[in-house]
Amino acid sequence: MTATLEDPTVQPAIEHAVRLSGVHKSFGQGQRGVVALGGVDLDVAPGEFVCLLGASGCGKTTLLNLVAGLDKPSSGEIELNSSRPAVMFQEAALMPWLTAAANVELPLRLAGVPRSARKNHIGELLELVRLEGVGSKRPHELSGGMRQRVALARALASALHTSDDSLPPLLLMDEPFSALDAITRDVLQGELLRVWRSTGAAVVFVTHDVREAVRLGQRVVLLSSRPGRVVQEWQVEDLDNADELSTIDEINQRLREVISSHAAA
Ligand SMILES: Nc1ncnc2c1ncn2[C@@H]1O[C@H](COP(=O)(O)OP(=O)(O)OP(=O)(O)O)[C@@H](O)[C@H]1O
Repeated sequence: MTATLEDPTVQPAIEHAVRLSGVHKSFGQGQRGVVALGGVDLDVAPGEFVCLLGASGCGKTTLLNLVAGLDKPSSGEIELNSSRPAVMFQEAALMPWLTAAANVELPLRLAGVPRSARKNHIGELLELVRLEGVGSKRPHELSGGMRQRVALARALASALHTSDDSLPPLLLMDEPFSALDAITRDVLQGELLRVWRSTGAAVVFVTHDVREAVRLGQRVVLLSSRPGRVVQEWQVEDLDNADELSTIDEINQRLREVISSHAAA
């Protein structure tokens, strides 16, 4: 029998992991109020890697917080078709009294995942971020790069193993490598791409760094200066070297224009 659109057992394909439509966000009111986001429209497909670029203060973190459900938009819609979004920040924000393994385990515990499944997931995740053998160490015994690997494993635990498996995982990353030295950052960017390919998670990655955005993303989205809204997008997957360099130049130029238009306003 051929399934038809009317057949209630046929699940429609999920077109977006997250969709923002006309999202505004203001903080406070009157003269001292701040309009952080001024009507953001953005779709992220399941498994897509999107980098968000914009001037300092244009509302990138605000946007991630709204998608994460940590705050509510003043108006507009945010539609999620994903597992509960997992967030990774600039600082690893690990619990200092817990071992690396226990930090990764935390979201699983909170979600009520049974002990035996937790053990399996922790082993797999520590291996995925290449931290086998350091599960028993506490954060202060680890380097900055290792701490961010633990934070990545913890975010993956949350994205992959704490909710309905049929929904696509979504990872929100707020400048996760910006506090690291250049060599560690370069290694972790490569690791993140490997992890992204092997997990199929959709990623929204905030950065100030155009090179990082073009290296990591399939799509780069530029926000205007405050109030933030999408001004331009670039498909940046599979560029050859020459195209990658010219795209980086073009985005840098556009970013400078966005910043100077704000300064002149
Ligand atoms: N809780 C809050 N209360 C009041 N104002 C806020 C709050 N959160 C953010 N803002 C303001 O909203 C604007 C956007 O802030 P946000 O942190 O989202 O920008 P950003 O693009 O992430 O900046 P950066 O790149 O410097 O991290 C800023 O002017 C900020 O001061």
